Amino acid sequence: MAAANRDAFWAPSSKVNPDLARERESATFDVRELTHIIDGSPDRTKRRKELENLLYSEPVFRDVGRLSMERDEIYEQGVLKSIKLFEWSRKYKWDDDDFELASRLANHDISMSLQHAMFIPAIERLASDTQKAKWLPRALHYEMIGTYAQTELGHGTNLMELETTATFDPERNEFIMNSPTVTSMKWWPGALGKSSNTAIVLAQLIVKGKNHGLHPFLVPLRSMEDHTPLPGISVGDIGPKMALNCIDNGFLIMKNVRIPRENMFMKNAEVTRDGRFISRGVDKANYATMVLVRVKITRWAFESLSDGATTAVRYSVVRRQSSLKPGERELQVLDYQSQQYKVLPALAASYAFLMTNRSLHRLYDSVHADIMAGNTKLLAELHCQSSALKAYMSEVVVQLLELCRQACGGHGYLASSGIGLLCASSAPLVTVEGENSVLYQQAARYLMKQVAKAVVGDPVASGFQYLLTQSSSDRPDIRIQNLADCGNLDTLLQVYQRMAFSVVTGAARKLQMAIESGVEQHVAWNNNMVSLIQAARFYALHGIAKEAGYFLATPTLTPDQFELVRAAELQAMAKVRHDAVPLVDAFDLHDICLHSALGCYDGNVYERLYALAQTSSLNKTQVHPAYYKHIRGLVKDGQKQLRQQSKL
Ligand SMILES: CCCCCCCCCCCCCC(=O)SCCNC(=O)CCNC(=O)[C@H](O)C(C)(C)COP(=O)(O)OP(=O)(O)OC[C@H]1O[C@@H](n2cnc3c(N)ncnc32)[C@H](O)[C@@H]1OP(=O)(O)O
Ligand SMILES: Cc1cc2nc3c(=O)[nH]c(=O)nc-3n(C[C@H](O)[C@H](O)[C@H](O)COP(=O)(O)OP(=O)(O)OC[C@H]3O[C@@H](n4cnc5c(N)ncnc54)[C@H](O)[C@@H]3O)c2cc1C
Repeated sequence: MAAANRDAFWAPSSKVNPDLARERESATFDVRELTHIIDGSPDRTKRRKELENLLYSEPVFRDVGRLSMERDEIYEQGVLKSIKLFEWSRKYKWDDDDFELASRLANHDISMSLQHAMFIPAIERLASDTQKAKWLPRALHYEMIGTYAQTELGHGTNLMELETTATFDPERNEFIMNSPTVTSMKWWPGALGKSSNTAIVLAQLIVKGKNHGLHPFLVPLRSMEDHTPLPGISVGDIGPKMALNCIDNGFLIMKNVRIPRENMFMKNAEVTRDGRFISRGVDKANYATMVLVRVKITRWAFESLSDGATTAVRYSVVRRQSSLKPGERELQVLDYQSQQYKVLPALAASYAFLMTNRSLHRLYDSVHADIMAGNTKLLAELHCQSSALKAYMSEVVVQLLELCRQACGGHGYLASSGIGLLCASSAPLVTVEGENSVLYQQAARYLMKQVAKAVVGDPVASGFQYLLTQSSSDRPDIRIQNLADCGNLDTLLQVYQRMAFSVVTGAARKLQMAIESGVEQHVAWNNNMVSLIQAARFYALHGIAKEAGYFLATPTLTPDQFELVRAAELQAMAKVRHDAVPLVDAFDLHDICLHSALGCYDGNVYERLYALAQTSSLNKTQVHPAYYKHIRGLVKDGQKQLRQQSKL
């Protein structure tokens, strides 16, 4: 789309859809005040606006063309956006919050997103002080452009079976990096294919023939002069994906690549000059970067879901379709209860996920500070919480975004709705940084340990006190006798704790019985995996309604109480429906960030759909070249055959 049209496209229109305007006039709260809470404070709102002005004054961030771009163009645009952010970050000395916020405003359409998402954090967490002094300036000044290369073609989940090797050569005081098999090539790391010149490579450390397990190594990939791959390095892009195609996820094969001994990350372990292996701190400390990204993913879950909810809610009040009574005006589709049931859970979950991410981030910050000071006592609890919440929130986001897309009817299937791309971009969150089934089991493993402690009356971790309170014989009955009780958060918390207690201890009992019957531990675990994963999953009324089975099959709710919860859920939806537009307006998403013809602030959906249709590459010419090449011949033949038939 030409620059002028593009600017016109994004300019907020003074003409606001009347239905949307009316919804805003009837807000029952101060939207701006809620925006400050969502941003974290009025200052953070102000900061966000400053960054919006900075980014959206740059043509590359305003582009509407991305809907019909070739992959190379998408990648190059993503590189350009990365470099803009890097230059501003260096020039204005952004902190991590500013960089994360700017990436979000750019829709994470950043080819080299791993630089700040993993490469720099890994150096900060896994390098010795000497190595940090050497490598951090080179990473922060973007001489080193990096990735985090752990996953291989043959293994992503099971880190113990990763095959890349780093063999110590005492003669030359070096490590020799190798990809010994086709399945050992690194596969998937972001920005590995074409952008990065350096990688953090996770490899099995071999010293004097002994394997000392998985350790991180800094491996130069490409010349700092002309970006050509260094000797022994074969690297490239793994091909187009469902979305996130600005990122050059790549492959890496190493054949006898030599790196200095000092290139092994040495905060948690080292190999001395004379070939002695020394381990320091907990061996899982090298997994620290993955925990950080799992926490980030809970933030991305909120961002994606609030985008989807904003588009679906605004479109659902603009779209009028069918009438309840013949002859009456067509209804705003959000007035259909079924539409509320599709769209409002995404709105509710957005707010719940925002608060959950904040709480998890506080836990992360405090435990990370402890770990940096050598105290790893809470690492296991952080691992459990980050694993369970990353898995649960990414799973729910994928489900609810698809419902938001469905709620937008045919137009939700257009790229210009933005919501299809949102579904496709969020889809990998259930896989990256630990596939969900695997992470749920990590949480379940920790839960089973807490149950074992609770059973013998030992103290349990802070988040699991319900295992003690709910097990006591004098625990109070669940007080749900009317609709008002269903709005009492303490009561709902008690319902969840009661159900969780039953499901978690039930899973533990099944596991224990299997083991006592003589089944081996790992077989028993696999045979009870679904129960264990369920034990690791669970939000308020909608969560109860959606998971009815677990609340009714355990001594938690009676059928009458469950019916009250269902009625309260529908009543709550009708209430939320009244404020649905102000609640999504409070996310205060700039139209460029939302990138959706259906979700734009002014609600002029039809004009924008039509304007974006003009950008379709098929509309470059009135008659497409395919007519002259193929269709014309078909029509002429048809005419000829009809003439011949008419003579018969
Ligand atoms: C829409 C917005 C889009 C935004 C952009 C999108 C970009 C997308 C890209 C984003 C970038 C994507 C980038 C990427 O994708 S990077 C690649 C991510 N890969 C993974 O996450 C691999 C997943 N696998 C594992 O983590 C391990 O293999 C597991 C955990 C499965 C097993 O582990 P392991 O094989 O060792 O065996 P074990 O289970 O006996 O565990 C042994 C003990 O260790 C403890 N333990 C385990 N792990 C941790 C831990 N982390 N911190 C602390 N402790 C931990 C554990 O509790 C146990 O403790 P205990 O019970 O013995 O006491
Ligand atoms: C968009 C994207 C970006 C990525 N970026 C990076 C990156 O920057 N760096 C990097 O190192 N990696 C990256 N990855 C790789 C990602 O971390 C892996 O895909 C992920 O860890 C899962 O591993 P896998 O794909 O090998 O699946 P596998 O581990 O082979 O699992 C396949 C399926 O088997 C089942 N399964 C496997 N193990 C178990 C189990 N123990 N219990 C029950 N079920 C199980 C699950 O259903 C799982 O989905 C990225 C992936 C994607 C999609």
